Amino acid sequence: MSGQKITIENGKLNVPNIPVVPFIEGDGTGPDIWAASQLVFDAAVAKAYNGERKIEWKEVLAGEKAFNQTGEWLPQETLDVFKEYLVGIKGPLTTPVGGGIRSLNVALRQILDLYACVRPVRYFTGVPSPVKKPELTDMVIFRENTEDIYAGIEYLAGTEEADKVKKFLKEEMGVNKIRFPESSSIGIKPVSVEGTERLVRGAIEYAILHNKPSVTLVHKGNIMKFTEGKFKEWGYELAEREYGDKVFTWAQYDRIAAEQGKEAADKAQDEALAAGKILVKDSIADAFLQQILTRPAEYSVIATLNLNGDYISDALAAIVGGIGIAPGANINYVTGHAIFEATHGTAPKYAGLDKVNPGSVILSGALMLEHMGWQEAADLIYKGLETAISKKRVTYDFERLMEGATLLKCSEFGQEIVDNM
Ligand SMILES: NC(=O)C1=CN([C@@H]2O[C@H](COP(=O)(O)OP(=O)(O)OC[C@H]3O[C@@H](n4cnc5c(N)ncnc54)[C@H](OP(=O)(O)O)[C@@H]3O)[C@@H](O)[C@H]2O)C=CC1
Ligand SMILES: O=C(O)CCC(=O)C(=O)O
Ligand SMILES: [Mg+2]
Repeated sequence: MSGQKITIENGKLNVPNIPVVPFIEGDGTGPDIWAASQLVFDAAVAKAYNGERKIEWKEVLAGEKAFNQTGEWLPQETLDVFKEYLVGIKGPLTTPVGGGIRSLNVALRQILDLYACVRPVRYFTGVPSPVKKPELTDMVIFRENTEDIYAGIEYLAGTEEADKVKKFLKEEMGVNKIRFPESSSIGIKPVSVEGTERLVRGAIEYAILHNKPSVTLVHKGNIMKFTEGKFKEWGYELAEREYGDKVFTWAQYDRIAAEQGKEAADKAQDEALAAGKILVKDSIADAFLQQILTRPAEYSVIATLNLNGDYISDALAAIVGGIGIAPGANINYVTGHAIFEATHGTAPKYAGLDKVNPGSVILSGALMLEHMGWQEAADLIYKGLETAISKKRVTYDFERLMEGATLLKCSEFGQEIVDNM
């Protein structure tokens, strides 16, 4: 039998026994990682369902491979296939710094409107970590994926466009505090009510579904008041309006404290939490980045803007053992479109060496299998990975920090996971 499409009906995925799943191999270390990952996915699915289910992989092109074969970095056909087949997975794609093409990763998220970048951060026993108690870190980042300064609306210093924007700011908006107006590039930071609400909704839904104690809105709203500050406010408003019976917010706390005093607010919060409500709170981004090191147990689901989410993702990944095992998903919960991908990039200095840790893409694939409802296959991947780590048979990134470990290549680590399923 040949493969069929995954479809969505009333917000629920229909997954056939042989779904067609598009994949992008990726640039740099992408091909090494993909080879190891596909081996693991196929073995897990075959073992979990005794051959009754199978993924039919469909390669689509993006990045250097696409450019070399088609002259385009992100061919329309690739976008069409992701649109048609709903659920896909990708390796990392290179983005040059300072000039050249804009990020293909960001373009995919924007074009398919994959508004939630969901990156779970958990500790796997035995992974070498720079902190004393990495097991206290158990968070899921919901990073807004389509807005913010990350949208790439920028004008280069010295161009007519930049001069035009600066002229407008100066003459029509009365802006007089650009320090070096002649030589400034300008970037624009759009943050909307809709963009904020759908992201925060996704985070709260996740917290409800997975019994999480809190959702923290992370922002720099003291400085960027109408963008990051409004993200916080709109987030609280959405939480109270749509999930009033399921959450207690710090905005509520502040109102009660202002009207009835701090004691009453403490009591209201204690009662709400005792009744199983989710605490929706917020943290200013700089303080948050120190608290994930000093008080990680206080945070669970994190909802934040695009750039903050990018920084937080790598910082949290480091705490639980590094970017080699940091998975993620880009999801539109309304259309059902989803592309799973690692948090890390192409690690170009290791390209073609069969060296890096394929764990991030492998765990991204496990998230994809969970998303498809194939939990048994995902669980086999977790088991294989955990056992490989407990045997200290790992790639260079872990091996260099572990005592008595055996160094495996990227491909060997994939096989090790399969052998331990
Ligand atoms: N979603 C995407 O496709 C992303 C793409 N990128 C792009 O990737 C390119 C390279 O970016 P860069 O900033 O160097 O970040 P990378 O994440 O590619 O690499 C930074 C460092 O992280 C470690 N690392 C990365 N991947 C792995 C892995 N699989 N296993 C073990 N360690 C790993 C390595 O550390 P060490 O040196 O200590 O061994 C590496 O030098 C850029 O063009 C960037 O734009 C970046 C992020 C996401
Ligand atoms: O698109 C890129 O090149 C980088 C993106 C990135 O770092 C991320 O999404 O985490
Ligand atoms: Mg990043």
